[in-house]
Order: sequence, then C-alpha cells, then structure tokens
Amino acid sequence: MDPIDMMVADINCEDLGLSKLCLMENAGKCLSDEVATISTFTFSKPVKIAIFTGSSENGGDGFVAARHLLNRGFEVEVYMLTPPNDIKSIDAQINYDILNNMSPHISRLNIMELNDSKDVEKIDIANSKSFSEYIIIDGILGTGLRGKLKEKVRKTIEIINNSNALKIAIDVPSGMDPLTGEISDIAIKPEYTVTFHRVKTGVKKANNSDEKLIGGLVICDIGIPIEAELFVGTGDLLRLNYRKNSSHKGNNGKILIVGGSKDYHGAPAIAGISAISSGADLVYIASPKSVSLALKQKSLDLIVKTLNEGNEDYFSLDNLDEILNIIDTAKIDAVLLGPGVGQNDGTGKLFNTLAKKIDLPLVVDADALKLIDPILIKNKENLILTPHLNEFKSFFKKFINENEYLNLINDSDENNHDKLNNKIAEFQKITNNINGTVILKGKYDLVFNKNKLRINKTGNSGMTVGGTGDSLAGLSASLLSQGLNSYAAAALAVYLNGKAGDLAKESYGNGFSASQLSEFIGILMED
Ligand SMILES: NC(=O)C1=CN([C@@H]2O[C@H](COP(=O)(O)OP(=O)(O)OC[C@H]3O[C@@H](n4cnc5c(N)ncnc54)[C@H](O)[C@@H]3O)[C@@H](O)[C@H]2O)[C@H](O)CC1
Ligand SMILES: [K+]
Repeated sequence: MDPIDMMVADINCEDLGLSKLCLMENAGKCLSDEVATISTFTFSKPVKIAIFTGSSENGGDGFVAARHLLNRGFEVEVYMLTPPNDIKSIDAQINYDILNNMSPHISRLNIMELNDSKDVEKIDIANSKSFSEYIIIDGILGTGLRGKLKEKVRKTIEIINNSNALKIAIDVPSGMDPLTGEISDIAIKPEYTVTFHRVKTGVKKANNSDEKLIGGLVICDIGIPIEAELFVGTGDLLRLNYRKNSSHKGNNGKILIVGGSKDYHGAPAIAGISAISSGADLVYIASPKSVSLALKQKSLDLIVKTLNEGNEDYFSLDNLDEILNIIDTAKIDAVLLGPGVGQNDGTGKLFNTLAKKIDLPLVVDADALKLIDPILIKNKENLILTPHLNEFKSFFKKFINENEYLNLINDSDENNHDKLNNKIAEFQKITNNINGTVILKGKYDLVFNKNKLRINKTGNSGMTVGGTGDSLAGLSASLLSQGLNSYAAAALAVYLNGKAGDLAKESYGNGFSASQLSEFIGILMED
C-alpha cells in the first residue's frame, strides 16, 4: 500500500467516526504484544525496552507501546528526539502527556530528551554496550519521512545500528523511503518490522530486494475497516497537489470543454464554473456560434471560443481543426467532451474523430457517451466516463452479450440502490473492458477502474435537478488537469459534487439548482 493511500484511509476512518487516536492506541497495543512475544522467545531473562521517538505519529505509537509494556512489567526508557513542546501530532502529544502525567513514576519508566547531537553521543558512550540487554524500538520516522535526514536523527540511527540490542522498527525502518524502499543515507537495520494495516510499498520493495533491510515482518490489524478504503471521504482531498505560492496562472490546470448546442447552453457553463471552483486555473469552452453568444453573457470567468465553421447550432466535423487548434495554442491539460451537445450525426462524426486524435486526459459525459464508439477509447488510461445507468448500458452494449445486457437492464432497478450495489461484480466485469475509470452515478456513486472500486455516499435527492451531472463532469476534468490520475480524480470529483450538493441543500432547501451547488465547491477545497 502506498503511504498516501494509508494516509487517505486514516482520515477516512474519521469520517466513519473512528478516531486516529483510537488507531494509534490499537497500533501501540499491538506493537507491545508483538514486542512481548518476541522478547519471550528470544531472551531467557528479562530485558529492558528503549523506545526512540520522533516528532510525529510514529513516535506516538511508541508512547502508547511504552504504556502497555510497563503494564506487562517491562522497564521502559523513552528517548525523545523531539522535545514535548515540538511534537507535531495531536494524538502523539496526548499519548506523551499520559506518560508525563504518570510522574512521579511508580512504574519503571524513564523519559529522556535528546536535545542535540551531543546528548545522542552521550547515550553512545554510556549505554550502547549494555544495550545488548535491551530491545530498542524505533519510533523515529514512519510514513512521514521527507528529504535528507536531520543530523541528530542520522546520528541516532547510526548509534542504534551499532548497538547489540534487538531492534524493532515501527511501521517503516526510520530512514527508509516509505514509497520506494530506497535508503539514501542510513536506515535502522531491524531484526523485526511491525507494520500496521498493510505493508507499505517501500517496505515491500526493500523486503523483496534484501530481507535483512526489514527483518521479520509482522502486520498488525489496527481496526481499520474495509469501508475506510472503499468509501470516498475527506482523506481523498490529500491527493490534491499542493499549490505552490510561486505558481503562475495556468500552472494549476487548463481545461477545454467541448459542449453546448441549440437548446443547451447552460450545460457547458455549469461544467466550467465547477471546474474553476475546484481549482482549475483556466477554463475554455468551445461551442457552436449561437451557443457561444449566449455563453459569453453567462459568466465572466469562462473563456468562450466561438466556432465559426459549419452549423451555428450544433457541432459538426467542420469544427475539428478549430478545436484541435485551441487545444494546441492554449496548451490544454484535459478535455471534457459532451455536456449539452445533443445527438446529431454530424456531432457524432466530430466526437469520434476527436476521441481518436486527442491524446490528453479526457472526460466523456452525457450525449458523448452515446455518440463515441467505445472501441476508440477502450485502451486509454487517463479517461473518465460519467454515465448514469442508461448511458452505462448504451456505452458498454458492445462489450456484453445479449443475456448479460438484458440481465443488467431487468435486474438493475434504478430506484433500488441496495440492489444495484449487489450488482457490483457484474458492473466490474463490464467496466474491465476498458482501461479508464467509470463513474456510475446513482444514490451511491460507484467508481470503477479495472478491479478497483470506490463508493461515494455524499449527495442527496435534490441532485436529480438538471445540471448536477455537468458539474461532476467539469469537476472531473478540472482534477485531471491538476495532475490526478483518472481513478483518484473521479473518486474525488463525485465526493466533492455530492458534498457541495449537501451544502446547497442546507442553504437552499431541496430545490437548489446546479449552479447553486457549484457555489459550494470552492470552500470544500480548503479541507
Ligand atoms: N494507519 C496507520 O498505519 C497508522 C499509522 N500511524 C503511525 O503514523 C506514522 C505516520 O505518521 P506521520 O505523522 O505522518 O509521520 P512520521 O511519524 O513518520 O513523522 C513525520 C515527521 O518527521 C519529521 N521528518 C520528516 N522527514 C524528516 C527527516 N528527513 N529528518 C528528520 N525528521 C524528519 C517531520 O517533523 C515530519 O513531520 C506511521 O508510520 C505509523 O507509525 C498511526 O499511529 C496510527 C494509524
Ligand atoms: K520507524
């Protein structure tokens, strides 16, 4: 599991009501159980425990383990590389405070602060030999390692590695990159690594290249339910790329929406506003002439390009060069095809040609799902489709045999979503025919990408109003343009769209409009 996926799941646990403090307690308790077991089968006489703690949650796990190991009768020394006032995690701070409040220590606990490299060197001289009667627990750095090791941390790792103690790393050996498994400088060389929930990708890679880098690998179940990974939640916002203060206009995403036709000028506009609200820097809309004139009066924030060739009211193949030219000259990052385009033959010819020619991240929505030949885009990975059930059936008709198709139509009662959820495996079999991501919209939105699935529960019945699908499509294109892959972008887009719908309902009641929904997207991006 990648460290980012773990962090997302942790925060999504909080959406379920399961606090990170509780996860830390489970982690520290499980760790202490493992330490006790390892101690029993490794040593014939009692050993002391030395726990080295860093500035954040890896250290927090260490504080919890200290408490549980004391209860088991161990003598525990805690060496803090970060002084109490500088601890960065609230939960680690709470667990440090508990240890501190236990003073005067009736139990055999000793807490020492290692304020600088000299303090660290003193441990070296005084204790490293006698550390042979110790188990050292490494709670210095876990999944939060960034960049070059600070000198004090580096020195401590060196001393721990030189000692004769049995070493147990918490989650990831400190100094090892939790994603790549690389050790750019130095890392704890443990006899055991006790990891939580799932093995982190870096630990797995390191273990595959040389088992000695990890030692014996123990996985603790810390009570994270599968739903914390399945349900999209607040944690998914972590996947957004950090906006640099120094970034310029356009650095954070430029999208082109190819949408609108005679009766539907609102659809591309709503998609455009939602794209801007979700962080895209520049939103271009290419529309037939009659639509673009209406759009130009609609919003000051959209860059509306009038297509001069061909039909005034509908797209046609005559617009191909103009559209490709906009993509080129505006250096577009992602394209949305479909909102409000209608189903003309000419529009179909244009969209099939665009689908072949556009090599950028792509969102296909609404009528475009009925117009574009699935074969043309089936291999594209950076693709999001946003169908409701009818559009889903229509798009995937080619990939399923008649019986499966009839089964899907007959059994999938759009009003019975629990029944719909029972069909997940069937939908997955069908969506597996393409490499991109599919958002199947419904009471619970289902996001499919190959064998992976996310479920979104935000949103409400007010969202059946026209335009909320256009908003979702704009959000999807916006997040693609900001560098998220199609699976991550699709999951976050449905979450934000539904959550904005929930806020719109609170403010405007059940009769909110899609443009009122768009107003609430921006504030959600600050989570
Ligand atoms: N679900 C779980 O698996 C749980 C895991 N837990 C534990 O939490 C850590 C991850 O915690 P986090 O706060 O994100 O990061 P770290 O503890 O690894 O510390 C980050 C902290 O360290 C400092 N730092 C970063 N880079 C360096 C460096 N190069 N040199 C020195 N110091 C550095 C900086 O201050 C960072 O802020 C996970 O591994 C688990 O052990 C939870 O307890 C329960 C749920
Ligand atoms: K560690």
